[in-house]
Amino acid sequence: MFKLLKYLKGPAIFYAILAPILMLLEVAMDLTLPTMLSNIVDIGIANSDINYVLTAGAKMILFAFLGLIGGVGCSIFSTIAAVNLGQNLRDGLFAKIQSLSFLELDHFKTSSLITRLTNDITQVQTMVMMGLRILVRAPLLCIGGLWMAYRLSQRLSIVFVIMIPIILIFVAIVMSKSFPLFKTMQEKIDKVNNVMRENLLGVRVIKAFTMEHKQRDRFNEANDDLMSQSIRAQKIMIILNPVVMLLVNFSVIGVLWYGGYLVQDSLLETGKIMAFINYLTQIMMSMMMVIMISMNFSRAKASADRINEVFATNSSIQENEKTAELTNYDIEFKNVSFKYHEHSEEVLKDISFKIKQGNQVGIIGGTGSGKSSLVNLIPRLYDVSEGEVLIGGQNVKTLSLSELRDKIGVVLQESILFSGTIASNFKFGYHEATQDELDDAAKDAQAMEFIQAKEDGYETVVEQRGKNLSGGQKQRVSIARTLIRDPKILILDDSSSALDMATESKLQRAIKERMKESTVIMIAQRISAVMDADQIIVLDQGEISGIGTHEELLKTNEIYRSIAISQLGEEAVNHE
Ligand SMILES: Nc1ncnc2c1ncn2[C@@H]1O[C@H](COP(=O)(O)OP(=O)(O)OP(=O)(O)O)[C@@H](O)[C@H]1O
Repeated sequence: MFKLLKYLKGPAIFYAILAPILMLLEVAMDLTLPTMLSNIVDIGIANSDINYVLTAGAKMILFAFLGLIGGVGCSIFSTIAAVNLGQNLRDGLFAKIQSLSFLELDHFKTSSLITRLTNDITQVQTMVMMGLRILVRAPLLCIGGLWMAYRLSQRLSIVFVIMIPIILIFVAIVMSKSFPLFKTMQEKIDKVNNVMRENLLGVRVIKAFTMEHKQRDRFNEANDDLMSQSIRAQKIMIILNPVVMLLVNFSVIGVLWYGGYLVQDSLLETGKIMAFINYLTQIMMSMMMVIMISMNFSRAKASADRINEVFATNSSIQENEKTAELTNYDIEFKNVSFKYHEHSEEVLKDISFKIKQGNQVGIIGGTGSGKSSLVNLIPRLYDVSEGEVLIGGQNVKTLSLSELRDKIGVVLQESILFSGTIASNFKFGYHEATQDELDDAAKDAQAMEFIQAKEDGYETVVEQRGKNLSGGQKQRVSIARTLIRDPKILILDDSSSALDMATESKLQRAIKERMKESTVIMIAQRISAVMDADQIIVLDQGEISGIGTHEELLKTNEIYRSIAISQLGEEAVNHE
């Protein structure tokens, strides 16, 4: 938790120091006022000295006003400091998440990262705000109050000797029971967020399958779980307040009863009893505040741990100092094996092949055969588990990551667009693109026709994740977004699957023409999409089953042949 305080930056550090100082002023005034009141009673009223009463009364008003300034100032500055901390934490965490590789992002799950960025940071922020006020106020008020009360009457202070241990034991029991419950509450919030996110993203599928009831039940289950956990934690907390209040009231009775005897014996004045009760209430209240803040602390600590966990995670894919200029874009896989997790099965096994710069290569294979996993290794979206991926003869791990990714354009299987316009999505990776470059990319990606058909053309609004565009339109915008950067290596991961055959073949021709100098790797389910490639790699359960041209593979590779027969028909295949 304290590690996160380094995110207090700039003037916020000054405010974080100023807030407790102002709180000191408020506490000092709060501690002085009861004694002044007791003096008014014991000196002013007892001696019928109206001047004393008026002067002391005026002083009390002034002190109360100073206390007010201290209190309000502390609230303002602690709020600014805490909000600033929250903002910096969000910035830092967001930047950290951006720096993580696919592997770590898979590990943390999106919904959990959202909870950490929002709810967890808010918990820490609230804790810091409370800490700057209450953590300063409560102990000072407690110790100061005890001291002032002791100075007023040592005899009456016996009440504290009896009551404080009783309260402390009671509070320790309550806290030890509720701390773990508050900790698990945060995990339950994660779960609710997870179900909520999955439901909101998959709302169309849910409606299409009329699964609303089932999903509502799932959400209710997670929500009820969170509620019962909260109730369990709060139930214990609920008894805390009335019991401590009861103990305070017993103490007040004790003070009045014992103080009464002392007054009778002229060992104490009446005003001092009043002041003593004031201090007693302040002490008990400050103890309550410490208890409440400790509860929040346990929750905030759980949140801080979750935030720190992300900060402590380093991307498994590290940026390297550039060793040499990339001038050649031949690709080579040398005995590459890959698994997603240390203990999971290999999804790619001993893969070796070469692709010459400027060649067009198709990758084909059954679903789950490892096609996407294989191409993801080229721009280091994941790192190989064994073997090497070389570009221009150099291991990709030794190249500058930004340069590597700058030179490789990947159109992922899932077309993810950003809210904005069609133009802003085209320019996502190349802000300086001119209108001519936009037009060229749109034409080559076969997107021009549908863009022109839209009333606002390039300025057509794209909603979050492109949900106001059709699957094929989204795919074409994603392709254009990559083409516009003219990458040296273009990877298309089954990214034209939603296009009709005629449009797909136009796209192929356009890409061939545009990317003459570049290497194009195209994953496809349809054989028609890869049959003209210079080389086709057939993957089967993570292994290379064959490499060659369409004609060669038809003769030599059984898997390829059977895919070709199932898609093109036996007659067409035999004819070739
Ligand atoms: N992020 C991931 N974490 C763990 N396992 C994964 C991950 N992505 C894919 N896999 C597993 O790796 C294997 C290969 O998946 P991959 O996506 O590379 O296949 P594919 O040939 O591209 O499939 P498809 O044609 O259906 O897209 C599958 O068994 C899949 O379950």
